[in-house]
Amino acid sequence: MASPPWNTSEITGQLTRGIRRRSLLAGVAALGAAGALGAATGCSRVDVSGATDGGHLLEDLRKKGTVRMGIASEPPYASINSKGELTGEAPAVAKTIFQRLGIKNFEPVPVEFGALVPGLHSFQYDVIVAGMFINKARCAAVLFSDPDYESKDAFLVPKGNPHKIKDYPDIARQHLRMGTGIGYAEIDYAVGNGVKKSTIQTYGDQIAGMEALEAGRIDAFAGTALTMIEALKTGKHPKVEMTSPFTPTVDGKPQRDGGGYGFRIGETKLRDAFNNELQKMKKSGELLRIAKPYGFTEEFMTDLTAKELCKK
Ligand SMILES: CC1=N[C@H](C(=O)O)[C@@H](O)CN1
Repeated sequence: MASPPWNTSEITGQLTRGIRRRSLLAGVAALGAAGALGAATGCSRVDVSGATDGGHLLEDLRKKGTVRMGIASEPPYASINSKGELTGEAPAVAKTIFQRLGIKNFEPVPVEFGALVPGLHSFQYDVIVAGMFINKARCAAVLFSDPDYESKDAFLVPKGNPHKIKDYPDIARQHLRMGTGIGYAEIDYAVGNGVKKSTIQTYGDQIAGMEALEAGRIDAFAGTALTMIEALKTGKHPKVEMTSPFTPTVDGKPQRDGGGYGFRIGETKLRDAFNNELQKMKKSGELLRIAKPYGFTEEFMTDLTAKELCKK
């Protein structure tokens, strides 16, 4: 169960550790945007002003020695494994970078995907580490690193794919019942292709989605292709299969999706330092080496930037 998105004592703690009032106000202002994003990804642009001096979080984290990572339960991006340990591609990359920035300890804070942005702005953690797609609506509330991967979408469907679903228009045309995760970008893709929002059912994660499919409550569950591959690996849902990965199209425009790491608006010093290390890892091939054990092959590596994704 996700904890509530704000925590007064944590905010007070941040203040005494030197986070400036302006940053806090920016965080509180951003809650409106973040709340809207938590409920649905399709909010219109919101004005969120952050610290104008680049922020102090990098210094604070170095002093503290620990960075708190907001994660959602979504292998292979980030999750807590059966031993209770933080695992996944995003924490593996983020840990490497934070170590290079002088921060050696990591504390996961698991929440539902839809609670990631509100949790960031209410100081539950310092950074979103969940492979979150970068898009215009989210960039109004979150300061993103460049993406470290790109991915197509796919559906989980009942074995044999009885409705022959390949893309979102197939769902809309046949008036099918789609499921996806709370706050997922896939909600907008479905709605953008004519699926009625009121027919989309949201679940905490892919496992819950597969249960719903097997129980006949939905006809398809949408998410990233990597998520689906990983969900099926559990082998516990023999009546479910995955469709071929595809690039969603909205208003005739193909949606190339890249996911990255999210910081509070105004924390540009930390984001820039993080980005700098990420770029070096991309160039040297280290990023692919770190991501590969989690199923990220060469085709998931990306030349997209946060700047261009924030416009889409
Ligand atoms: C890694 C990920 N990306 C999509 C998103 O950012 O909305 C959703 O599919 C949820 N998970």
